[in-house]
Amino acid sequence: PLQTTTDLLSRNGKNIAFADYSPLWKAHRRLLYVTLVSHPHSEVSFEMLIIYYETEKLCSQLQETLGTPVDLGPELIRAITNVVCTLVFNSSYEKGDPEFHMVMDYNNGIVETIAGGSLVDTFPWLKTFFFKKERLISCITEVLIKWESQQDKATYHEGETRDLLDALLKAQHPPRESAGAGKDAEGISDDHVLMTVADAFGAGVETTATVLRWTIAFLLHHPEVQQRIQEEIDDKIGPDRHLTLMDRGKLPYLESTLNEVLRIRPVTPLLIPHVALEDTSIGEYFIPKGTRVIVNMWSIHHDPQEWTDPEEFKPDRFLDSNGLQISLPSFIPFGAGPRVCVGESLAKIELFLFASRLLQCFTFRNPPGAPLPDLEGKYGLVLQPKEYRMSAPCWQMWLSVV
Ligand code: HEM
Repeated sequence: PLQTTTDLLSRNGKNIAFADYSPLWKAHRRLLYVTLVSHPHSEVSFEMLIIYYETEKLCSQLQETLGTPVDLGPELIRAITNVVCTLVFNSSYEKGDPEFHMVMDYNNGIVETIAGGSLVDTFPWLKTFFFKKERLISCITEVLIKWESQQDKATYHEGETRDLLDALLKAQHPPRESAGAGKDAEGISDDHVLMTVADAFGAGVETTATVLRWTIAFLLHHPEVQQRIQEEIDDKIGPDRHLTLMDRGKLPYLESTLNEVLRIRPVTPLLIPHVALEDTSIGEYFIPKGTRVIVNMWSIHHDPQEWTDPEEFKPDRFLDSNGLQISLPSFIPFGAGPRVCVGESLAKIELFLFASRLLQCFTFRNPPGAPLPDLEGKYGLVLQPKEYRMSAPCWQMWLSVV
């Protein structure tokens, strides 16, 4: 029988990687990594300031609803888009900004293109159905992103790195004296720059916002979990102080709840299709070079041999008897091996700071008489919850105004 997939990925990770979309993939991945994970462990990093700012804006908007039922989805998407936009383009958008709708349109285009491509990768016979739409969307996407890229190129100053796009442009044209620096970068075309930017949007917005939407949906179903998180925050942080990343270790129940959400509703239940780059094996099975390998993360996260009551929402499974967090080998929400999610650190920072601040200020309630959110979800490339409304009375008298 097959070993757990975690096991096989860690043993065979060297041989099973994504299909290599570009020969410059390594340089491309490293640049993304350097920009996204620049200071993951320091107390106040650039990412943290952006996230603080967006969290405060979101809290102010929620406070303005005065507890009337709302669908928080669009505002969450805008907040997370702004985080990625600031990291990538050094720009962000206020509510109602017409340019934001354009950014959303091309973000949706990217997500749909990736989703279409992913289904074709998984089931090649679907190509006939997806081909035209896929091409159309990717053309629109490229044109729009090119426009954004040109804007940035026009304002780019050598030596200054404001965002991911600057880092990419710098890598495209390294100064002559930095010997060796240009080796990976040689031949980084405009298309590589565009696709790297598209990756950050396609992979970084929908995923994180979706996890936050699932989190609120599960908390509406489990008010006792929400109450325990709030008691933990009250006890360890208090009602006013801003949380920093140093507080993560102090809130193990919140962290376990986020983990349980990532387990029970994995954002990409089939990861992204991989390809065996050379002959290899999985357990007793021979895998010839070129075979598509689909990792069924849903099955790993719901395997009754690995998890007690896998269909039940139990954050405690991630805590030991002393209430400390434990890591479980069959928990792989960000994938594993050489092509593990490159935005994992950023995503974890976002999830922690958004969730903790929202729960420090608000209590999420199901609107009286309304059905609880559907927990089945709808599957594209990303498994999303269906739209739902909730009310959020603010239990903090004062919120900082931004
Ligand atoms: C909670 C949020 C997120 C989850 C659950 C998530 C999950 C994943 C998963 C499962 C994969 C595929 C790994 C595999 O097939 O082995 C992936 C890949 C990827 N993710 Fe994420 N991700 C999240 C957020 C982000 C963010 C914020 C970014 C960047 C802004 C990002 C960038 C990427 C990229 C670029 C890849 C492709 C990596 C490669 O091809 O080497 N992700 N992610």
